[in-house]
Amino acid sequence: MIYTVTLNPAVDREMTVDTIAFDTVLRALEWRVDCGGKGFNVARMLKSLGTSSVALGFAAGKSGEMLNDKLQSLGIETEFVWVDGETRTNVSIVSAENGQYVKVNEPGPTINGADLAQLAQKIRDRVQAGDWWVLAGSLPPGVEPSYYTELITIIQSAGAKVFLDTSDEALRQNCSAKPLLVKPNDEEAHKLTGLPVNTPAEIVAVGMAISAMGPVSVIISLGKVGAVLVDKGKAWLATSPKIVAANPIGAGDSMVAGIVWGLSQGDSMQDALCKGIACGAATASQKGTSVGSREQVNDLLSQVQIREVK
Ligand SMILES: Nc1ncnc2c1ncn2[C@@H]1O[C@H](COP(=O)(O)OP(=O)(O)O)[C@@H](O)[C@H]1O
Ligand SMILES: O=P(O)(O)OC[C@H]1O[C@](O)(COP(=O)(O)O)[C@@H](O)[C@@H]1O
Repeated sequence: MIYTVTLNPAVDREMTVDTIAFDTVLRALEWRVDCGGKGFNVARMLKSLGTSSVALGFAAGKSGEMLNDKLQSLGIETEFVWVDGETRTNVSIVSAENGQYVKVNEPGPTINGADLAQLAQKIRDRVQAGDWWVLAGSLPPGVEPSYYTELITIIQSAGAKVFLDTSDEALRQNCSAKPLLVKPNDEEAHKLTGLPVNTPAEIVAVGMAISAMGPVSVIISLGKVGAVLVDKGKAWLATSPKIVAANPIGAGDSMVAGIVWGLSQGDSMQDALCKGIACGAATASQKGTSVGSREQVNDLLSQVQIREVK
């Protein structure tokens, strides 16, 4: 079974304006509200691929209920710890003129010690050898980076595999817990290592540096360019198919879904990465944080290319 853990889910509200400008009132031409949060996006992409998963995490208030209803209406099993306050809303303002955007993520509700213990127990109750666990997203107030370490230890000690898709301090402190995979984008990888990320050779060097911090495999996603994989001291560059881009938000989460989908079917990391690229590209061609369809993914997969970088 595949599980996703989202400590800080989000409602994603997107407004499209003509042009982004400051010190003036912008009028939305279009607006939409999506079920977001990194792990929940992974669960939605997996569903679109025809694969079941269980979504765990913290949820709060009316927004939390809305996310729960949405996931369940898609046929995704949920198991949340309900906390005080309100699940956050993240706002994106997108320019119709050139696709540039401004995105503001709220911090989310404060989680207390009892909530943390409850979620850890739910994970202990479910985890079994051979399962795949995606731990994804930022930490809400009250949650220290070491909480991810605790969860990774629970899951790995039971013989299950962990994908960690997070950023900043939570990523820095948990590489040493040796998750099977981390997937920063180029900006996150730069923040983590302080190294430049301007050329494929630089990205490979950054991947090697992150690999030395502990994860078994490292994938650095590069938006429309594709991604670099570093695995056991070797590196591969996978190029993304050309699409008409609509909204890149959630592409990384779809990529993670495609990778876990491939690996859970017995793919090599290279083949799984190609599936991840196709899923990321499919989602980037959708408006808002809608995910790509399986048909689209199959079509794009035939255009993904991967080669070893020596
Ligand atoms: N405009 C695009 N064209 C083609 N593929 C894309 C595009 N944007 C994203 N992707 C695909 O989705 C993957 C993840 O996107 P990226 O923006 O790097 O992740 P994140 O959302 O985590 O920042 C990329 O590696 C790429 O394969
Ligand atoms: O947990 P974080 O890092 O604040 O990110 C949450 C946001 O990331 C998203 O999951 C999109 O992530 P990606 O663009 O990295 O795939 C949004 O749905 C959500 O608003």
